[in-house]
Amino acid sequence: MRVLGLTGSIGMGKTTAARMLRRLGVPVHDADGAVHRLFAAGGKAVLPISREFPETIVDGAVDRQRLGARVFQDPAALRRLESVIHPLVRQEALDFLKRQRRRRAALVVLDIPLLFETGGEALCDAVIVVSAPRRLQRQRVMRRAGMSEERFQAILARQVPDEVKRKRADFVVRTGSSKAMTYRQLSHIVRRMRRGGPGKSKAGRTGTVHA
Ligand SMILES: CC(C)(COP(=O)(O)OP(=O)(O)OC[C@H]1O[C@@H](n2cnc3c(N)ncnc32)[C@H](O)[C@@H]1O)[C@@H](O)C(=O)NCCC(=O)NCCS
Ligand SMILES: Nc1ncnc2c1ncn2[C@@H]1O[C@H](COP(=O)(O)OP(=O)(O)OP(=O)(O)O)[C@@H](O)[C@H]1O
Repeated sequence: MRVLGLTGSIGMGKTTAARMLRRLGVPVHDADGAVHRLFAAGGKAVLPISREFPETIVDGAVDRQRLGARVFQDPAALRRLESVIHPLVRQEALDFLKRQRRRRAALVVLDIPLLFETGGEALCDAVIVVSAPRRLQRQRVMRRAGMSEERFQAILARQVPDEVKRKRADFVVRTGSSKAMTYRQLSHIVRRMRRGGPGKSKAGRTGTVHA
C-alpha cells in the first residue's frame, strides 16, 4: 500500500484537494476531522482539555473559537494543547492505515495540516504540498468568520513556511488558478502513485516534481 501525505499552510486549499482525492477514489484520513471528533461532547479530548483550559468547555464540548483565541497568541499554551491532541490524532491515523492495509487498498492519503511539524513524513511514501501565492492565501483566510490580522499572523508564525514546505515536497500542487487545474494535477499524481513512484519504498526521495 502506498501512503501519500497531503499538507499545506493555512488557506492553501488542503481541504479542497482532499475532497478531490476522495473523488478520485482514494481513501483519505482527515487529521483535522479527527480533532473535531475528539472535541465534540463525549470525545476523548474533552476531559484533558477541560483540565488544561477549563474556560473553553461549552455544553460538554470544546469551543474551538475560544480555544483558538487562547492558544494561537500563546506558544506555551499551544504546545500544551498539542501534547494532548497530537498523540490521539497519530493513533487514529495509524488505525486508519491498519484498516486500509487489511482492505488491501493500493493507495491512501493522510491529510495532515501539520505534517512536517509533527514528523508525519515518516508515515508517507511521498508528500503533496498545496500552495498558492501569498496574496491569494491571505484573501482566502481573511474571508473566514472570526479571522483577524493578528490571528492570521500568529497562525502563520506557528507553521513551517510555505517555501520550506515546497522544498520538502515530492509534489507541489498549485491552487492559485482554477479548481479544474488543481483536479488535473491531483489526478496526474494519483496515476503516478498507483504506478509506483516516487516514494521511499522505491528509489528514495529524488526531489520535487511539479505536477
Ligand atoms: C486551536 C483550535 C481549537 C482552533 O480551531 P479553529 O476551528 O478556530 O481553527 P482551525 O482548526 O480551522 O485552524 C485554523 C488554522 O490554524 C492551523 N493550526 C491549527 N492548529 C495549529 C497548530 N497547532 N500549529 C500551527 N497551526 C495550526 C490550521 O492548520 C489552520 O490552517 C484547533 O486548530 C486545534 O485544536 N489545534 C490544535 C490541534 C492541531 O494541532 N491541529 C492541527 C493538526 S491535526
Ligand atoms: N484551484 C483551487 N484549489 C483549491 N482551492 C481553491 C482553488 N481555488 C479557490 N480555492 C478556494 O480556496 C479556499 C481555501 O481552501 P481550503 O479551505 O481547502 O484551505 P485549507 O488549506 O484546507 O485551509 P486550512 O489550513 O485553514 O484548513 C476555499 O474557499 C477554496 O474554495
